[in-house]
Amino acid sequence: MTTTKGLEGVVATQSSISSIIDDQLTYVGYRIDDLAENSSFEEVVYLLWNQKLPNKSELDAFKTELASNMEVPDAVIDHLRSYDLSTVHPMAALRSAVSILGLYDEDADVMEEAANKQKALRIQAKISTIVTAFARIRKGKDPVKPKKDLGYAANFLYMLNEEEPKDVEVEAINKALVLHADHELNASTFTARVCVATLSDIYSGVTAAIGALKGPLHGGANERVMKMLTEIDVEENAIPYIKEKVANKEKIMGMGHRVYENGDPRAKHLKRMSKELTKLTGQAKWYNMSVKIEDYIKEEKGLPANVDFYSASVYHSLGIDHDLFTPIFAVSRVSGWLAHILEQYDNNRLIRPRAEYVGPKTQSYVAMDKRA
Ligand SMILES: CC(=O)SCCNC(=O)CCNC(=O)[C@H](O)C(C)(C)COP(=O)(O)OP(=O)(O)OC[C@H]1O[C@@H](n2cnc3c(N)ncnc32)[C@H](O)[C@@H]1OP(=O)(O)O
Ligand SMILES: O=C([O-])CC(=O)C(=O)O
Repeated sequence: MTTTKGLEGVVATQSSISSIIDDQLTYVGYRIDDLAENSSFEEVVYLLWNQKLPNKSELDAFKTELASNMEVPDAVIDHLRSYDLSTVHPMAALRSAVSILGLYDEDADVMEEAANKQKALRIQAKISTIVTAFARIRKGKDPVKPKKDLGYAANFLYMLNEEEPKDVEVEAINKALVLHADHELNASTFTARVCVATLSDIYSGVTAAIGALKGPLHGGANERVMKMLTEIDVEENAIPYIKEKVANKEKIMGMGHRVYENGDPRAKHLKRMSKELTKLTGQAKWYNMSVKIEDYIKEEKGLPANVDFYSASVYHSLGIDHDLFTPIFAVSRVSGWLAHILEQYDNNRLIRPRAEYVGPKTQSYVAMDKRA
């Protein structure tokens, strides 16, 4: 038996959803650069789930369906209210809420394809309502009901702030959602596939995936990037701070990637947005500091920025609480998880690798009264 730590380089499945080839990311063959510049998030979700770009009437119908499924059962909101709002992290709240959502879906365990597609739509529609409701409840505010005439990105901001967002804000969130939607067999997507490959239900798959995304080596890195920038605070401190981290062999959040060797193609879009938005809000220091860190780590360690790095200063510029950064990632990535879950069901086989045993060799059982 040979083992590959962290399954690096192991090809674990075939998929038609997204690909990373020669550092280029595509969704169903469409380049991420084209999608980021031209697509609405709803268009991308349709693409991931149907393997084709929608025409105008297909997209309109899909948007209407999503918008009309955004409200969540009162019982889920009541659950959010019941948490210890001073300590619960929004990712933990989201993980629990999606699981609870499944309790109120009478089709949760119906495994037919049509039922699973309907559930996918419901989960995608409701996830941003849950995130924004939690964000408001913990500030002592009431959740805001979604507006049917707003698109997905605009609705997210509207439900968060109870005011119609500016175009520039909607464009930024839309682009961020497009860029985070899917990424081949990343850790959370793999988690979702492993879970549903036992023929468990779709809510279990998404709940498991949220748990995997929460970790700082994956989606949780974006919140930590902002923590780092906040600790640095002034541009002049950036390099001394990073030098010390590197000397202590600490990881720099938002840098490095398991698959990309020459850089994450999503990072440049977020970098551009970060530059524009931090300038617009008079807070260019966050962008300037980030560039210094990026350049230093590239030079010193040969590591490029990943998608989490510049998303931090983008979301901060939009006035979003730092612990909501990873939930926003989940609001987008759930589209990819759901696409992969449907693909897994479509051609399923249990995912069950082996472990190379390196523990003690066969031992003689020792009776309790003879043990040291
Ligand atoms: C959406 C996403 O999930 S993107 C990734 C988000 N995560 C982060 O930004 C966290 C910081 N980055 C990392 O921890 C890593 O680069 C990962 C987890 C993304 C990829 O990790 P792996 O491919 O497993 O690389 P691994 O962690 O084994 O690191 C290999 C070497 O590079 C170093 N390294 C990797 N990333 C970093 C980093 N961000 N800062 C400093 N050193 C790093 C490691 O210390 C290690 O050095 P060593 O060989 O001297 O011990
Ligand atoms: O693919 C990965 O390992 C992590 C990542 O960038 C993502 O999930 O977007």
